[in-house]
This record gives sequence, structure tokens and C-alpha cells, in this order.
Amino acid sequence: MNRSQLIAQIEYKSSFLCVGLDPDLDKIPAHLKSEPDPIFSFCKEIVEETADYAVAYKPNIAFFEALGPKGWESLQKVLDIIPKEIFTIADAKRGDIGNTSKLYAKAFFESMDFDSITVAPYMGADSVTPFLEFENKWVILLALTSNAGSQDFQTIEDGHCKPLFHSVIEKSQEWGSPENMMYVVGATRGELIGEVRTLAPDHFFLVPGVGAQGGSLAEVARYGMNANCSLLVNSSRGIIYASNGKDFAKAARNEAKKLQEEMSVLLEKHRK
Ligand SMILES: O=C(O)c1cc(=O)[nH]c(=O)n1[C@@H]1O[C@H](COP(=O)(O)O)[C@@H](O)[C@H]1O
Repeated sequence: MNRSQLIAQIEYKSSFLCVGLDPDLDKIPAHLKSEPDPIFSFCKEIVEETADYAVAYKPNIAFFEALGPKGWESLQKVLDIIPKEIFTIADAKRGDIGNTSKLYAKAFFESMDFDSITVAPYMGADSVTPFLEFENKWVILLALTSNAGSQDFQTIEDGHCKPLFHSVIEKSQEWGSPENMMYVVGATRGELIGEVRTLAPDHFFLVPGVGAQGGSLAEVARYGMNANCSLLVNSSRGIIYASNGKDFAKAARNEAKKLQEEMSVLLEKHRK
């Protein structure tokens, strides 16, 4: 999917919601556990009930690969039932020496047809650029993450006397453009989101951390939204585990709808 198609979806749905698919066998409703493929059955119902409100789905690969070959099969089946106009993110956090990154890219962009993949910047240009060689596919580079450990490296000053995340954002703009690269910016980072927006005025941000991690959607919009919105705000547990009963998919729908309604108001406010 290209950038203008993604922007058009955001406008059409008045939403910048990404639903995170983090299906944990220990957390899914008991009645699904006797199904032949419980993880797929769970995700299928979640996708069917939330697709009206979502512009992106982000399957977190860990939750699938933890189940071995069967988990990879479930992942492919989930990818197949996501409507084509909805952006897909393989949350795999890959990145390695060039020839290895190239094969990671083939795995997620060719063997599986994801629109994008999360990539770690630590190994530098030759670990990231192989992912950028695929038409209409995206790298989502970890810049300023939502977790407490982000302060161990990302916010300390590097050899250029600025926080490391600044250098990641500045340097990586030599590799990709707003047409094929986004940044991960945690919803829990408050006004630092504004610093990232100054450094990358046109790039999309994938913003995880609302819901279970306590980030504020209004704050994300205040600091991160630009004229095209350029935000994909993810919630995983807050949506998919809204209920662990037979009504789980309807409960997920309600949570997605609530977020979309809030997003619609924020988009409208930003237009004025
Ligand atoms: O790359 C990510 O998606 C990611 C980056 C980050 O900084 N923080 C973060 O929580 N994530 C992912 O976003 C999702 C957040 O899940 P919830 O906290 O349940 O909404 C998980 O799949 C995380 O792996």
C-alpha cells in the first residue's frame, strides 16, 4: 500500500486506529481453546468485528512464532482474512547484516504479503536498506519506544551531543523517505513526541502504548499529528482482551469504536 492510499483510508474512516493482534493462548476465551486453530479463530473474530474502525492491523510475530510451525500457519491465515484496503504491519523487530536482512524482507514482503515490518536501527544502514528495496512496502523503524528501557540508550546523549533517538531519525532519513519509512514513537513519551515530529515533519509514526500502557491519545494527537494526520495509534490488549467471555469480539468492537470516535474528534479539531 502506498502513502496516499493510507491517507485516504484515514480520511474515509475518520480513524488512525491500528489494532494490535497479540493473541496469547493463556488469555484467549476458554471456549476457543477446543477449536482446531484457537489463535486463528480468536484473531478472525477480532478482525471481523473491528475492521470498520481500523486502518491497520499489527500482528505481533512473537505471539505466533512462540507456537512453532503451527503459529506461522495461523499468522498466514490471519493475514489472508484482513481486508485488502487495511494496512498490515508485521511487528517482528528485525534487522541484521545486509544479506540476512534481505531474506527477512523476502519472508515478510514476498512469502507473506505484509505492507510493512518493524525494524531495529541498531545495526545501521546496511541492516535497514534491504527492507526499503520493495515497492509499496514500508520499514517502521524503532525510534523512541514506549517501554521503560528506552531510557537506557535512546534518550542518552550520543557522540553528537544529542539524544540517540535524534541521531536515529536524522541519519535514517538518508535511507528512506516519508513514502516508505515510518517511525515507532511510544504514546507514553508525552512531549518528546513533538521533538520527533520536528525532526520528521512528514513521516508517519506508529504509536503503541495507549490502553494497557497508559499513553494518552489526546497527547499523541497534540504533539504528533500533522496536516495528513500521519499517525497510526496502536492498541492491543486494551481492545483484544476487553472481555474473556463469549462476547470478546463484541467487547473488542466497542473498544475499537470508542477509540475511533475519539480519533474522529481529534481529526476534526486538527482540521480547524
Ligand atoms: O513496535 C511496536 O509495536 C512496539 C514498540 C514500542 O515501543 N512499544 C510497544 O508496546 N510495541 C508493541 O505494541 C504492542 C503494545 O501492546 P499493548 O500495550 O497491549 O497495547 C505490543 O505488541 C508491543 O510489542
